[in-house]
Amino acid sequence: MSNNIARDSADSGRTASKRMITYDDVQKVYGTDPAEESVTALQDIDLNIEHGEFVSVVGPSGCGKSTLLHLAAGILEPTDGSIKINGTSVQSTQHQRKEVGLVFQHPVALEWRTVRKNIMLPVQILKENGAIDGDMDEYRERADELISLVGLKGFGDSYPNELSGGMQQRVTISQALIYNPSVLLMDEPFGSLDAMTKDELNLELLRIWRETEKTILFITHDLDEAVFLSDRVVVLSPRPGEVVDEIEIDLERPRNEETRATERFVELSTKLHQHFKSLK
Ligand SMILES: Nc1ncnc2c1ncn2[C@@H]1O[C@H](COP(=O)(O)OP(=O)(O)OP(=O)(O)O)[C@@H](O)[C@H]1O
Repeated sequence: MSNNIARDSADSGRTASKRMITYDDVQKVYGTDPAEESVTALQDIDLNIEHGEFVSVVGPSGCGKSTLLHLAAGILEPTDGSIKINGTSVQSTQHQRKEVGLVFQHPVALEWRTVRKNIMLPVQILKENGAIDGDMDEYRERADELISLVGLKGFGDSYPNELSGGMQQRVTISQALIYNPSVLLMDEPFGSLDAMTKDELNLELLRIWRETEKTILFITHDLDEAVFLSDRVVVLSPRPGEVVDEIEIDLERPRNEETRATERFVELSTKLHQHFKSLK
């Protein structure tokens, strides 16, 4: 690829091992006001995610997975400890919001804007907040590259209601990539899709990850999805969430439809399912 996306990837180089996301002794308590009942969502979280790594987080419902992700996004503040992205504390004024792209379960496309204009939306918001400067034409060009990258060629002028759920989620992924963040934080991005669309988008996400060399922190309830996608699966305990296991996923890459049928996939998936059962 001779476009900006490929150039950005070539510059970043996955081989150089570098900490991209660091949780250092993090605790998160909701309701710290003495008048409220407090909930300790997370405690003693020490976790390092390397540059270019794909890490999934799984754990029982309510164990603090989304909280973990929202802390890295800077949407929530830790009660204790610190979270760094690329060496800079997420709470500090030096932290650049554009380092991080967010993808949630439900598409966030505005129905009155075309696909292209929806992809440009985060740039417009960050520009108005003064968080980015520079040439909007560069981003328009990038929006067109992303439309191709995520498989939406020919749909740039379509409106969200003309797209399937899976296609809308492709728009959301493009929105998250528009300002070329180093990190993608994804909270159950395919959780509301049917099984076939989910499998298809899993493959697409792996291709996009390979081509753009982002660091991905991925939350899911689906243990097989976690095994299929990840370099490493982090298991949280029931609330208060603590890291109780980290499973290296040594399946060959690139992964494809056949990967799920391999002996190693079945072994890893069984191990994770058994581990999960023992948590309850
Ligand atoms: N704003 C809040 N105020 C009080 N408690 C909260 C708040 N947000 C989350 N919690 C509680 O913190 C705990 C962790 O929530 P979180 O959403 O991070 O878990 P989760 O693992 O993502 O859940 P799920 O798997 O059901 O999506 C839960 O018990 C939840 O009820």
